[in-house]
Amino acid sequence: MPLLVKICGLSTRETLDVALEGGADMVGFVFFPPSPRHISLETARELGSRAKGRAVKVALTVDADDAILENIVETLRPDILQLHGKETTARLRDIKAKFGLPLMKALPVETSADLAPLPGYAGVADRILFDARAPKDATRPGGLGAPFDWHVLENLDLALPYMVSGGLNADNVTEAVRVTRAGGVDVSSGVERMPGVKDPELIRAFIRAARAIQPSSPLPVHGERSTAQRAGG
Ligand SMILES: O=C(O)c1ccccc1N[C@@H]1O[C@H](COP(=O)(O)O)[C@@H](O)[C@H]1O
Repeated sequence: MPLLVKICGLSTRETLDVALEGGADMVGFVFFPPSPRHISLETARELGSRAKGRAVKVALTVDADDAILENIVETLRPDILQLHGKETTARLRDIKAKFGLPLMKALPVETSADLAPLPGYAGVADRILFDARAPKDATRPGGLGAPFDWHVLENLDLALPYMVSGGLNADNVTEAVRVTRAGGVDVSSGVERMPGVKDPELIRAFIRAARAIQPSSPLPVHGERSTAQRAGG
């Protein structure tokens, strides 16, 4: 299976179309008011119907309660929920039972100690997103355009699909995948001309760069690409 490419923080029809036409596998929509990429439910309804069936629709939330999630699910009709806050494994179970959608749990990474919660999340999440740990005084837990030390994931053995994010762009995505052996990549700031303002050319360049990535050697054990690679001998 090829590398999954997610373009996150889309908020206009025009840039959503660029991502879809460029071949993004996943398109992300941010529901977090302090973010410059936050969208209203009205916009979510419009962009959600535009993306339907063309890419996996991802709703990004941060410690959202059930009422907020209900509104998002009703308007965007997401295919997967990205939980980017401090949601516990118990909360993930709750959300799964209530909304019946696949869950992608974002895990903030700075050092290898940050991987300690993985076994718990692996029992309930469908996918893990490794993102750079935000500074303590940050106004949001992600979308800051800062990478983490990818070598923290170098020897990861995870029985779940995982993606990498945090400060990715067309110039560094190849190296990020080489080091982490992630099955997918996620970008927001790296395809923007300023926070919250997506740049069509940068979106196209990122997707092109990600599509050009050759499978790494040695073969990954657990990214989305591993099954196909093993099947292909
Ligand atoms: O994009 C945001 O504003 C945001 C807000 C709150 C939580 C996460 C957010 N973004 C996600 O963070 C990662 C990395 O983004 P970047 O490429 O470093 O800007 C990605 O998953 C974004 O979707």
